[in-house]
Amino acid sequence: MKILADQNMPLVEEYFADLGSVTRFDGRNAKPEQIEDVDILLTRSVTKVNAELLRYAKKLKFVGTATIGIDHIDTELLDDKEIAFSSAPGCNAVAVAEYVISAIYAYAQETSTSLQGKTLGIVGVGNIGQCLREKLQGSGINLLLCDPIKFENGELQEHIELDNLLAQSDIVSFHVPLVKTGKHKTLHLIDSARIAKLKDNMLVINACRGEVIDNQALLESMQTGKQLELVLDVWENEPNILTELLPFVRYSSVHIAGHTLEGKARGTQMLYQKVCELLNFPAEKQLSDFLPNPVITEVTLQDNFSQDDLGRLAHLVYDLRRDDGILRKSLSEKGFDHLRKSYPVRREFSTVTVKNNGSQFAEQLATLGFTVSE
Ligand SMILES: NC(=O)c1ccc[n+]([C@@H]2O[C@H](COP(=O)([O-])OP(=O)(O)OC[C@H]3O[C@@H](n4cnc5c(N)ncnc54)[C@H](O)[C@@H]3O)[C@@H](O)[C@H]2O)c1
Ligand SMILES: O=C(O)[C@H](O)[C@H](O)COP(=O)(O)O
Repeated sequence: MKILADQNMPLVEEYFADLGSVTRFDGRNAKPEQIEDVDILLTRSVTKVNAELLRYAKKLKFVGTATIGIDHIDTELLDDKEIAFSSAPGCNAVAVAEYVISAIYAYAQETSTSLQGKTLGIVGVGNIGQCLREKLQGSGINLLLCDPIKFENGELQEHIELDNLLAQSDIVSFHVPLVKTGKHKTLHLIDSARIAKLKDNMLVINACRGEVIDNQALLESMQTGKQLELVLDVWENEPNILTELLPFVRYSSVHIAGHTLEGKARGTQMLYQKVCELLNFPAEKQLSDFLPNPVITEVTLQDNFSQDDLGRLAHLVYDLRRDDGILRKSLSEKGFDHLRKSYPVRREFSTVTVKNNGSQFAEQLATLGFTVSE
């Protein structure tokens, strides 16, 4: 059994070595010849799995992407060829939600803004939108939700139409898939007309797909005096992004919102489970077998811990300003993909146990995702 896996997918040898021989490939530059005698293809978001790539594939039984986004995969083609397919829904929901929380707290700190009573609009209430919603329950931030698909099929009761949500929100965070056509198209969901209507100083966070916001229109509007606070993890035309936008962006990163150690490893684990199912092989390996101990494991709250310190605690685990700094310093020299590949270790809030000493913030910290003990 030949298994070909993206070079940036962690733990593939650890999970898959018992199932076959594992070889790695450069995901951005995959060649049809590399797939010819492959049985299992494991990709990330940068590999376009289409008719051209599968041109010589003779043995392919399974394609897995260790991501939730599937805009790089021609799923109809896989269906036609009867090649089993799986993505990894939810693998990185916690990571992206924590990226957004890190952004919101950083912005609040830097601008001396109180988040109490501010309104956050969440556009797309799937794995990530829902996780963000849950983590911010009880935070004092009002939440508005927009997901017409879930609303129409009865899975969400609180939907508010996008333009209303934008008009009422101080912060908006996008968590929709990239869909290029149809009733719920998201390509340039935020186009020049919507950009023009966004409220001054609104915090606009895009950690889904770059193409959801028209980047050229955004640049033109910022160059002509539009005042927005931008947080961009994803960009149109990655890896060749519109660098002219950077001076107008408060926090920027190289499409790493989902790249916690846990998030990436969960993606591999989910594909391992799917392949084991397909091959009727017992899936005995667990994520916990492979994750290293975090560097910080325990924090004790003192009596004077306050609302303002919640952000500080979140940033102890993950401060997205680190990633913004890396991008600004090294993008031109090292390039977008290299920065993604060499991304420093990042862990999730749950890896830190907070000893709460009866603090009134214990519940809120647990809701945010920290492990809380007396
Ligand atoms: N930056 C990163 O590292 C990173 C990591 C993970 C996911 N993503 C991106 O984020 C997207 C969302 O991830 P997820 O795990 O929550 O996916 P998901 O499929 O669980 O949820 C997407 C939600 O968006 C809703 N939706 C679709 N079209 C919509 C529209 N026009 N308006 C409002 N809602 C709409 C869907 O109904 C669904 O509930 C992914 O498709 C992926 O492109 C980026
Ligand atoms: O869709 C997703 O799940 C993410 O965008 C993904 O985590 C990031 O992209 P990748 O690391 O797979 O290139």
